[in-house]
Amino acid sequence: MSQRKRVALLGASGSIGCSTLDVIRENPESFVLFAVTAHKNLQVLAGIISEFRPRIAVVSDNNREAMDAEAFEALRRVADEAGTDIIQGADALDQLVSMAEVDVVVAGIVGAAGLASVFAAARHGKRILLANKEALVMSGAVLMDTVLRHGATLLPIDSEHNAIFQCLPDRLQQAVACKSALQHLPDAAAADTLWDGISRVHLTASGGPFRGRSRDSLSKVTPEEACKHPNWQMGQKISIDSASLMNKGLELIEACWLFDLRPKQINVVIHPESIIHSMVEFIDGSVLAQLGAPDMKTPIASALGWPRRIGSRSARLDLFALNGLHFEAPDLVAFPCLRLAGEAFEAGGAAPAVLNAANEVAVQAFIDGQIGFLDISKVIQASLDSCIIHEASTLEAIVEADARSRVCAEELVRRFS
Ligand SMILES: NC(=O)C1=CN([C@@H]2O[C@H](COP(=O)(O)OP(=O)(O)OC[C@H]3O[C@@H](n4cnc5c(N)ncnc54)[C@H](OP(=O)(O)O)[C@@H]3O)[C@@H](O)[C@H]2O)C=CC1
Ligand SMILES: CC(=O)[C@@H](O)[C@H](O)COP(=O)(O)O
Ligand SMILES: [Mn+2]
Repeated sequence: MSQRKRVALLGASGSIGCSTLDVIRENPESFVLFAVTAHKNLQVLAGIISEFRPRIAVVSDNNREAMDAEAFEALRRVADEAGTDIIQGADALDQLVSMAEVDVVVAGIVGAAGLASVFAAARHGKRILLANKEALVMSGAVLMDTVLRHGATLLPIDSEHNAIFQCLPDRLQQAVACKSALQHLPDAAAADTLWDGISRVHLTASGGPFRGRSRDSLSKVTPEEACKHPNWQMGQKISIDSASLMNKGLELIEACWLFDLRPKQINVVIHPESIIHSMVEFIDGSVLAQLGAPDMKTPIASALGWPRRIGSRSARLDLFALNGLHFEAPDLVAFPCLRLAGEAFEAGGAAPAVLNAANEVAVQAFIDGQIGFLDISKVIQASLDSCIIHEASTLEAIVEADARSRVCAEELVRRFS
């Protein structure tokens, strides 16, 4: 019988999807692509089906009227030929990750749309490779509890969090990935000192395409300019989040939940080269860092193989070609989103879900030309101020807070536009 791990790749048509496919392509003896999902991009999905012949493909968008009928027919033909079952609708995502045949779930859907499937995977005790940071930001405590109760394994593939994870001693890696092992460690956050002699974490940020610019100079920047990330090729939403530093804000919250930290234990440092992907500092003054060329195939391969190492065709680091490594403090006046995220985490309850939903609405409105770049943080701030922040101790409460925040943020967008 095959010992290959069967992978369900959520968001296969996106940037994380593309990097994951390449790692699987390089390791056919260890992994088989069991299932893939896409939302609107049927052409890319057809190409993936034709190459990998997965057992199942989900098209999560079920708005038949808006769908390109010809592209759907072409997809069906390719799927028939490959022996792939096509299932349509968002509910199919949850069914898919719950299947007994699935060993590994790569959560590469963007935004809150990925929340339910991450939970379904956790409830079924799967090994989850988490790229979808929004799911964790929205639901931190509830998701961590679900992972713990159902014996799931949660491995970060966001490059910074994967770097921090790689810098941890083996025993802590086990505790972070399999939350059940955490119970045997002291409550580090409460004790104000971190596990195993760790004193703090340095979370690196590129600074995005607008690093060094004043707030006033950003009033007229376009979505195209905001998407020109200096180092990474990524989807549109995360690229704009990087430009506003909201990506780092989301990552601050992500790190707090993954590694059981408080924001004050995390030093956000701008590192424009994106070569050091984050660092862990110990009480004896040692600082361990994970370095690599900015290429998501590296963290994805590291998590797919964990605790082993597997190969990938990621770009290699040429130390002699580097023009120095630089570090500076973030400018929280020009980029208030990072501050807003830290405050939302400290406020607790549904505040991070409100922050995330408002950001998603504001970023989409910026892409659609309804509001300016500087309005993104204004919509988020006003949403946090005007939304009543409830407790969020269940998935249902989080989903409700997300929905309310969207209504509130959409109203604010109308006022700003
Ligand atoms: N790209 C990167 O290097 C990194 C990304 N991440 C995180 O990974 C996630 C994915 O990012 P990225 O790959 O860049 O994004 P992309 O925009 O490139 O891809 C997003 C994927 O999600 C699918 N999708 C979009 N909307 C929905 C929906 N409503 N329901 C179901 N599926 C949907 C898309 O389908 P379709 O295209 O078919 O419409 C696509 O497959 C984000 O949370 C991001 O923050 C984290 C670290 C690095
Ligand atoms: C590749 C990755 O993990 C992204 O989150 C990336 O780090 C974004 O870069 P910024 O540091 O500019 O937000
Ligand atoms: Mn990242």
